[in-house]
Amino acid sequence: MKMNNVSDAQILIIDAGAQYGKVINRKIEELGIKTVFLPLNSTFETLSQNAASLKGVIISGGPGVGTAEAAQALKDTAFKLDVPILGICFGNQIIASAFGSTVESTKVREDGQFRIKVDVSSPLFSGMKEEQEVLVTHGYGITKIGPELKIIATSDGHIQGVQHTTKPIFGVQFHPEVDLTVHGREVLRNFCYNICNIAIRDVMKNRQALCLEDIRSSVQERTVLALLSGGVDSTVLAALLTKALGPSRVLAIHIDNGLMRKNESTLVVKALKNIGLDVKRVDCAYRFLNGKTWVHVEGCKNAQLSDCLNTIVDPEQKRRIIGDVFMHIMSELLNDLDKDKFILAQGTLAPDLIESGSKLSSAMADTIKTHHNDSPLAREFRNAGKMIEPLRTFYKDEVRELGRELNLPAELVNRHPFPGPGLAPRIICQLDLYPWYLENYNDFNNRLNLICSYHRLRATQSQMLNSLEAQLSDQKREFLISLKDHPRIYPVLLPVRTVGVQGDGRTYSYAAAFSCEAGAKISWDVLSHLTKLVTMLCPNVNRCCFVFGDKIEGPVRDITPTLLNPGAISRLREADSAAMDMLRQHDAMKLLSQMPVILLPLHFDRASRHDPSTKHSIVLRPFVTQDFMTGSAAIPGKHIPEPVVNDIAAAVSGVLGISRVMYDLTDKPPGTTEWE
Ligand SMILES: Nc1ncnc2c1ncn2[C@@H]1O[C@H](COP(=O)(O)OP(=O)(O)OP(=O)(O)O)[C@@H](O)[C@H]1O
Ligand SMILES: O=c1[nH]c(=O)c2[nH+]cn([C@@H]3O[C@H](COP(=O)(O)O)[C@@H](O)[C@H]3O)c2[nH]1
Ligand SMILES: NC(=O)CC[C@H](N)C(=O)O
Ligand SMILES: [Mg+2]
Repeated sequence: MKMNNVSDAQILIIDAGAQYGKVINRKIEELGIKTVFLPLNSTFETLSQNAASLKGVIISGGPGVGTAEAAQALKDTAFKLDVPILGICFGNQIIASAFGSTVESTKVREDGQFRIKVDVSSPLFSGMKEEQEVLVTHGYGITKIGPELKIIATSDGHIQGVQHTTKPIFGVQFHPEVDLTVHGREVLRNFCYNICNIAIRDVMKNRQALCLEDIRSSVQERTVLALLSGGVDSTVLAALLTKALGPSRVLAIHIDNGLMRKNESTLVVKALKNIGLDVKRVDCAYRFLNGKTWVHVEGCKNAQLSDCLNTIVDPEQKRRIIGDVFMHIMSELLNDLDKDKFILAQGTLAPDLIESGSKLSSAMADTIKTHHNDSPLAREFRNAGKMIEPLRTFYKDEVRELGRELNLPAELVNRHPFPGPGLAPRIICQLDLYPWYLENYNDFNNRLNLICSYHRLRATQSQMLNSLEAQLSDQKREFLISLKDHPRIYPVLLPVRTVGVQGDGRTYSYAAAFSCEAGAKISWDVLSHLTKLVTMLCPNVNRCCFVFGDKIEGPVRDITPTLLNPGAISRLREADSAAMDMLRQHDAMKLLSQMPVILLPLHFDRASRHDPSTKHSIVLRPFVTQDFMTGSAAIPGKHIPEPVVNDIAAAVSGVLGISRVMYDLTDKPPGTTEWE
């Protein structure tokens, strides 16, 4: 269990709406330093409370752009505090703008892990190596540096860090707070200890003790109705509640929402019984599939009742309905009991809240996806004081540490997470037979083709080639030319959209697919690098997959109409079960953090155009991460042996009704772990 050394010194984090704002908190507190977290638009009076202990300011990233206008607003607030400042991403842009630099849309966006060079003579990078592996996610950057600033970090064509020539003001375009910035902790440590001159005093605070205190004071004399999925978070929650209140005051409920994995609910209830938790199972698949929620329709003053879940295509509406149905069921259970004597509990974590755009996490963050535990109705319950969430400031790796400390069995603590809405965000729905094409689909597809065939086409003449050339650095060009030595890659834009997180904002864009001739000896490293380049050079693509089997030529036209009905759910359930069995057989579960299996409404290789499209395709999404805020696609041969991947693909393609199997190569960002 992590101990927090808390000294009097404080670092103020100014929140501009970053997905990782609270991760900055966490990383600074891990250095033993207290933090204050305030929104970007706070007044000088608010920011300067506790001025005596304020030693430094960090301005976070955010979905906005750090233009001169945005910087102007900070002149009378953050910049007046007279302590060292570190700007991250949006914060870096704002510092640059404040000192006369030009911040504008960059030629190519950058989302993911990149290699940069840092100036080790800057106190921010003191003691570090010149080459660093960092996470960036932005579409804007510094293109011309102001007179009072100097550049302290660069990458292929981008300014990655600046420092004021006389004042202790620094900016980094990358995110030192996340795990994908391998030595990010050292940057934050340098800032706090060397630049802000904070000395550590050891006052220990135990987070488990704080959690237990929090539970006892908010529950008081009541009994807790705890929502238990059997996942890591809710199991740790139940153990904490039992420790704080005693088993007689914890009533555990597991809901089978009809969207669980094969036999999941039965196995979960059994596993929880084994650790002494008596769980009541509530079966309500029908309620979920027919569930509705209130939605705002453009032009209507009052909210309207949505259609049923089993007719909805929009991922956010699907998620909100599921969240609301969870709450309706709990509300009915409460009404059956003496409701004043009970309170609800959920295992909500920090990422659930930030990704749902909860104001509890940030006043300014974008909603990436609504987690079911933060649906409109869940928020009502929370605001009315009818629900507690003792793990709301924890990240997954911290919850696991807490679970170990509570002596929970390793197989429970190390389980792969499974989202509350279950298989629903893994079934990409499509109402009709016709592919979903944006107006300029052909332009996008041609550009994708040009990128993959650049080595053959670069001698030709076209406007599209000129515009691509303008975006290519020497490194990128060299890589694209080197594709001539790889078996030919056939790219295609898939007619399906998927959710991503780019520059701290939500994207909902095309997925691209690469394929090769059957039996070709592909290089996963090359495909992974190509994925990075495609998501940089095609703003409308946030995800790339490799398709197993023979090459796919031309646009994908065959759509199998798909909704959240028992047919689609059971097809995915079978494919997921085949994939998981194979992972278990190879003892490869532990190599991955999670492996969502996704159902796409795409039928490839149809024998005859006169028969209807009936099949679906499957995407495997093996993923490695610590805290699930950022992470990497697991690369075959590097994170997971290639024969295991081939066996999983073969097992899944043997499931009835499956057309092709694909492998997602996208990091987070620009993709998310789940597809919707
Ligand atoms: N089927 C379910 N029945 C009852 N409660 C659920 C169910 N699914 C989710 N929940 C509640 O929603 C919370 C958030 O779900 P989430 O999937 O994020 O966490 P988890 O299932 O506890 O852990 P993991 O992330 O490991 O799957 C859970 O902690 C639990 O309180
Ligand atoms: O209970 C949940 N309700 C949700 O709505 C939800 N969405 C994502 N997840 C899980 O959270 C982690 C991060 O996922 P993303 O990168 O897709 O946001 C991964 O572990 C995801 O599986 C969810 N869990
Ligand atoms: N992560 C960030 O702070 C991104 C800043 C800004 N939204 C950009 O895309 O450049
Ligand atoms: Mg879960």
